[in-house]
Amino acid sequence: MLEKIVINGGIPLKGTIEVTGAKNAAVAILPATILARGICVIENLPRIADVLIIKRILAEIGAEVEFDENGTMTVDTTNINTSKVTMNLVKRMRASYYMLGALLSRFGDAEISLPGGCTIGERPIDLHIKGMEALGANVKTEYGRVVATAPEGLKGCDIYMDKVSVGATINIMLASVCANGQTSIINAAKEPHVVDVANFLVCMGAKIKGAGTDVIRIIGVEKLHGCNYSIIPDQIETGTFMIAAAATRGDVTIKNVIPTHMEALTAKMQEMGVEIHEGADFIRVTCDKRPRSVKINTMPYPGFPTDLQQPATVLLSTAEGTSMITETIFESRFKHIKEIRRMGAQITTEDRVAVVEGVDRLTGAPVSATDLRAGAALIVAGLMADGTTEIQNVKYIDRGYDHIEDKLKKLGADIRREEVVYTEDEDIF
Ligand SMILES: CC(=O)N[C@H]1[C@@H](OP(=O)(O)OP(=O)(O)OC[C@H]2O[C@@H](n3ccc(=O)[nH]c3=O)[C@H](O)[C@@H]2O)O[C@H](CO)[C@@H](O)[C@@H]1O
Ligand SMILES: C=C(OP(=O)(O)O)C(=O)O
Repeated sequence: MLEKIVINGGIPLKGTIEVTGAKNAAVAILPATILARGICVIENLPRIADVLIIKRILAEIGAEVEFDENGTMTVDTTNINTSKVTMNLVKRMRASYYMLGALLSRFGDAEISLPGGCTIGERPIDLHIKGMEALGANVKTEYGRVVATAPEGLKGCDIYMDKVSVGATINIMLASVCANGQTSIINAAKEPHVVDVANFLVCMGAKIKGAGTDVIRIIGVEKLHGCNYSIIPDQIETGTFMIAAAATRGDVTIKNVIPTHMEALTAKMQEMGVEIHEGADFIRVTCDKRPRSVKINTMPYPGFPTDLQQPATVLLSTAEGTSMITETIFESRFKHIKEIRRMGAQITTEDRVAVVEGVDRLTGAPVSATDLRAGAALIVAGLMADGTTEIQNVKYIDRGYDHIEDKLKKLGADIRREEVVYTEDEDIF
């Protein structure tokens, strides 16, 4: 069923909500359970499409999986009986690339379809492949599949990453935890989800030091075992709610968060004049006036996250003055701008730079999500705009946000989901 989100905007968000577990940690930790050859109990998982897809992939290759209403998944990977993951599901998400590292590590070979995910740039996986090759695997890409074999087993080595890559850092960790000897990942990604995956692997018996710094050292162990683990809160969901609170000139307390993960956004929002109050596990955001314009450059952690650039553009669309946003990570991550221009935003783009001339207000319009965070940005735009906004392509938003309408309704938003029904003149096929 095709769905749209309908928002009657202009209501300041007020109240308290909780964020769920991090998508980008969950989608790596679930494939990592393959290495346990036993039972893992993973808590605080978000109920989002990407998690449900990985659950199905795990079940298709022989794992026994149960996902309960409280966000706890029990995964028994004892009887996984194939190292091939080539079903169509794989192409529906980016993180299916983690199956490569996990299956190669467990079976000494792996075959996966090339991953999908948000179309925000080229997104090659050359660094993942180079990493597997450095560990001793032969890797071929043909017919839309990556085929890796390591008949002699994987051997630890030093791997220097040309670019900081979240996916390649985690995939190399997965491949090397049971390799023979020591692996060092130099110029590693430092995102909170990289650290969370390392902590999970350590819980399963891996020897990993330095996750969260530029150099991660891994000493291969013979085998890992099952464990119980709780996923960290979602940094990007937290950031989206922080931005929505300020964009609607509201007062929102976001609970179950790790405030240190939010420092880049918190600092930028304070520079905009937004009030932010932090406790041990909550952040309160208050804003009663137009924010000030700022400059944002997206950067790997601890820099400003590219995943929050799109919602932040919307917040700045009604700031006082001219803001400049430079997207340094993904070359096509400005697709949301065409849509928010329909709502009255004054933004020009050239290559990787967007210049945002703050306007007094946005007005509701029919718009369409082109990717996950573009969808989140349009929800923020709809919440702050006068009048009604209808957002098509909700499937992208469902990839990464758990019960987003329910959480926003709790904060007073007028938001609902409806089936898309085409009128006769729209229904041309
Ligand atoms: C499932 C997941 O965790 N997704 C996140 C992950 O994506 P993902 O793991 O795809 O992002 P990377 O950190 O790998 O990408 C960073 C940059 O490196 C490039 N690159 C990456 C790998 C490679 O082999 N070759 C290469 O050139 C990419 O095109 C991009 O320009 O990190 C991104 C950057 O924080 C986030 O936006 C995504 O939400
Ligand atoms: C780009 C994202 O996701 P993915 O890498 O899974 O496409 C995201 O979470 O913003």
